[in-house]
Amino acid sequence: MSLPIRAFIRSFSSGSIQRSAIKNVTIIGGGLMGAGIAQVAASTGHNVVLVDQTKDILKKSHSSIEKSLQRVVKKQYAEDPKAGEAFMAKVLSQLCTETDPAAAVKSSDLVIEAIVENLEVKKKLFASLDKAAPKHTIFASNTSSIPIKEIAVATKRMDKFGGLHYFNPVPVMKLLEVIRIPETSDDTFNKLLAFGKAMGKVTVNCKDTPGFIVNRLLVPYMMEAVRMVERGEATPQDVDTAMKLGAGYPMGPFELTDYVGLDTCKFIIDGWHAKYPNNPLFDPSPLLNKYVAEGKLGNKVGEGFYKAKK
Ligand SMILES: CCCCCCC[C@H](O)CC(=O)SCCNC(=O)CCNC(=O)[C@H](O)C(C)(C)COP(=O)([O-])OP(=O)([O-])OC[C@H]1O[C@@H](n2cnc3c(N)ncnc32)[C@H](O)[C@@H]1OP(=O)([O-])[O-]
Ligand SMILES: NC(=O)c1ccc[n+]([C@@H]2O[C@H](COP(=O)([O-])OP(=O)(O)OC[C@H]3O[C@@H](n4cnc5c(N)ncnc54)[C@H](O)[C@@H]3O)[C@@H](O)[C@H]2O)c1
Repeated sequence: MSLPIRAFIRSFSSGSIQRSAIKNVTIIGGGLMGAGIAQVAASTGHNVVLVDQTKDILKKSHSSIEKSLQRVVKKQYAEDPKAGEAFMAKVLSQLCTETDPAAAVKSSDLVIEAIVENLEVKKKLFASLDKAAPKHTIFASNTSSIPIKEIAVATKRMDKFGGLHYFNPVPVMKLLEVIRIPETSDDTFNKLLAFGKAMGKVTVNCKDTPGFIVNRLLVPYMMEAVRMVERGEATPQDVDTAMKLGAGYPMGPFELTDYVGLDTCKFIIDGWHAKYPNNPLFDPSPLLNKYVAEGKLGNKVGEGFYKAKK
């Protein structure tokens, strides 16, 4: 059972959160999601190696982790800043970075992949990790929309393969979807569930169906919001206001698209359209394509449907 973040960190500091068999975790991809996953895994006592393509990218990942940790620590240790500093130092000491994926998985119990939403790129990565990682290492993908089995076939360890689908921002969102394919062994699935709980998340069991649970509902909703604007029926601002004040969502669909990344949204919808060309829910959007072509990828680059707040 997950806890509000303050209680959760307190219980971690006092050792009351159950630990899983997984201790050493490698996270591949240090973008929005990988950095968040690395932060929470290290905050919950795991040894974390975070991998990305260049040292410069990893510098940015590290700095975003530090900023996010500062937010957490500022609240949690408001009355004891020294203890906050010690917590932060401990978390950062459990986190290191690496540009060579093969070296990073040498003593890994679990690899979580959070790279670009592209099947061929993910398969290529896992095929090479399969050769480099020890036999016992479990592999998981954080894909938003690609069937886990289509990625897992790149390896010879399908029994040790599953999905761990986190939500953005990882330090705040409590849910973790844990996905099994028919080949996933009970032992692997149980270890993934236990790891998710050890990270303080509420887990739900998912089958390997398109979008699992959340995105099967969220993607059509977000795309219909974009189509509503394309049809000239409302502005992004009015749609966002309507969904926040009328449906109680914390962000409107355009704010959320900016938050997720327009490139990631495009990868998802293009992939589903190619697979299900007759389903109008998955039709690509000229407006989304235009923004992506203009490099307006959302908050991560400072502009998407909106200009990002500084
Ligand atoms: C078209 C296809 C699209 C499909 C997309 C699929 C994508 C994917 O597969 C699935 C997803 O992730 S879907 C996406 C799922 N995600 C959603 O749906 C997100 C929806 N949005 C939200 O839930 C809220 O707007 C936020 C929580 C993001 C910000 O909350 P807010 O009230 O607007 O603003 P606030 O006051 O600033 O922050 C509130 C509290 O959170 C704390 N904090 C925030 N960021 C932090 C960080 N990085 N680190 C640490 N802490 C962080 C902050 O300190 C504060 O704590 P306090 O104790 O209150 O002082
Ligand atoms: N953005 C979201 O809200 C969200 C939520 C849940 C799941 N996801 C999924 O998580 C994954 C990552 O999404 P993101 O938003 O963090 O993307 P991102 O663009 O922020 O980060 C991806 C990172 O992967 C790195 N990368 C790409 N290829 C690599 C390789 N071969 N080896 C090592 N690193 C590589 C890139 O340099 C980049 O830093 C995607 O599969 C996405 O669908 C995204």
